Amino acid sequence: MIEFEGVTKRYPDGTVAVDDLSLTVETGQITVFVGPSGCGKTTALRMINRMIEPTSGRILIDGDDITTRPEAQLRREIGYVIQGAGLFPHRTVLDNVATVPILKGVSRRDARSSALGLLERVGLTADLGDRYPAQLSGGQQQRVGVARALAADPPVLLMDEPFSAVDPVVRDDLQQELLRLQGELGKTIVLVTHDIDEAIRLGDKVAVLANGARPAQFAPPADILASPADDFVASLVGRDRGFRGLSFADGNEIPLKTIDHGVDGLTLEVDADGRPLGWRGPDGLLPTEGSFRDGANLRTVADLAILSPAGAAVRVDAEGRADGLVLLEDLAGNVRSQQRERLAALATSNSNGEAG
Ligand SMILES: Nc1ncnc2c1ncn2[C@@H]1O[C@H](COP(=O)(O)OP(=O)(O)OP(=O)(O)O)[C@@H](O)[C@H]1O
Repeated sequence: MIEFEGVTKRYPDGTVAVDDLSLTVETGQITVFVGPSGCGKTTALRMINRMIEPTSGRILIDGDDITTRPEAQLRREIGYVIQGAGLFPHRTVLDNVATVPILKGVSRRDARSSALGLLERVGLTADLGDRYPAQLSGGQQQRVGVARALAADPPVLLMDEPFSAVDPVVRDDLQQELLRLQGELGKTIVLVTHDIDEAIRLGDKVAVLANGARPAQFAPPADILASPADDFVASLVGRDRGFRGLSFADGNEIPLKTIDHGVDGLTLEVDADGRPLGWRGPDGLLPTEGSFRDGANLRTVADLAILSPAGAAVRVDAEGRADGLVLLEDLAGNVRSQQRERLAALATSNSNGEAG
């Protein structure tokens, strides 16, 4: 757990970058600081590993004031990933990743062999280990940056705009990879971004920060989408928040129709193994436009139902056999009741004074 207690940072020129910030980052979760340029995100982040010292207030990690720990020890316990990866240009990829373990006393041989394992973990092939950073793509460099931060196996990982220097496709890939890794590792991650979509996708909790790193809202992304705390948050979240919020709703709660349920003169045709082939009707065979599996979110299911010529999303089992249909008209009632439950829960926690 990382606690900011009334933390203020005033730079020598008088700029108050962080103004009396109090906030708790939970262990084993991804907490995202998001907000407009200059609102104080990076300053708040860098105070956690003492790259920047607060003017007043304190930061505690697992109950200990960080100023009581030697800076060098603190930095070893806290991984740090920055935009553009910040790799050592004159060291090979493998040596970049192995550097901190070697500094910590691990033998060169062992450090390099675990570095190889880490490269694989972040989705890179071992043959890239002998290259220099300039010989990699931006996305690959970023992956090396993550591998390097993980090499010391720190319980805490700070990530400052880690994916903003890469194109949207690579960015999507890296975000997915981070979520996968986090599923295995369960680190305490604080990630800074100015991109609300990235915040919503990655954060277990998102702190929407206004100038002076003042938290306008600090809540799980689904709550921010369902009920922005004020106009500032609403404008940052932007349009389509209802639709985007469906990503956090369970797609398995909707009643399934059996696959022989005809819709508007269309029936689902399957092959000998039961895999969907398309919708058979007067115009021949029309495409199903994909299918979903157990665990899909409501956004995926709704998207499939909208795209389907029958207005029905096809569910398949682990072997790809069609085992049910979700009709567009059945979605509406489910969306309505999930939203009502969410808002009622938020209203209750607000009236208990728990919401931030
Ligand atoms: N060394 C410094 N001296 C004076 N002012 C600074 C210094 N570093 C940052 N600032 C100011 O503090 C405020 C917060 O900066 P910070 O870098 O923390 O914001 P940010 O939210 O991370 O911004 P961005 O998204 O643009 O990186 C800004 O007004 C910035 O100009």
